[in-house]
Amino acid sequence: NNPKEDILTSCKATAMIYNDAQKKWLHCASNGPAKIQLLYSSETQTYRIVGRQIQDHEVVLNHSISKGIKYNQATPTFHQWRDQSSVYGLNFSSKLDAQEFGTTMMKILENV
Ligand SMILES: CC(=O)N[C@@H](Cc1ccccc1Cl)C(=O)N1CCC[C@]12C=C[C@@H]1CC[C@@H](C(=O)N[C@@H]3C(=O)N4[C@@H](C=C[C@H]3C)CC[C@H]4C(=O)O)N1C2=O
Repeated sequence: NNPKEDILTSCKATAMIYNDAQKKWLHCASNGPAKIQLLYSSETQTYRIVGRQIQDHEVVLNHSISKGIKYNQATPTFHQWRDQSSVYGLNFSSKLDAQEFGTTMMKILENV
């Protein structure tokens, strides 16, 4: 963990990635939910999303949040976004987590 990164929000969700060829969602990892964090680096003035499996700390999501990201709050507990190459989804454990995450993500997308 880069010490200069601020944790903007942290929640529990299952990270998913859409397989366009098979037209289906795949879990980024096999075992359960991950801790998903939105981080801000004051050093580089960039934001990123990081997801680590709660069970074994495996990193399942780790990418910068750039201007081009399109974010969609598809349901009260499932949000998805696409960048140039992939489509990701988060199945949140609670509507509150989803709301908090979505609000933070929308604020970030106004600033990148
Ligand atoms: C213009 C654009 O990019 N549109 C994208 C969406 C988008 C819009 C705007 C900005 C960014 C993005 Cl990303 C699009 O439509 N996409 C992105 C890839 C997939 C999809 C295309 C088709 C399928 C049809 C069904 C639907 C879907 O996946 N719904 C979910 C669902 O079936 N599941 C997930 C949960 C709940 C549901 C909500 C959990 C697991 C599975 C399940 O419930 O078992 N789809 C999509 O969302």
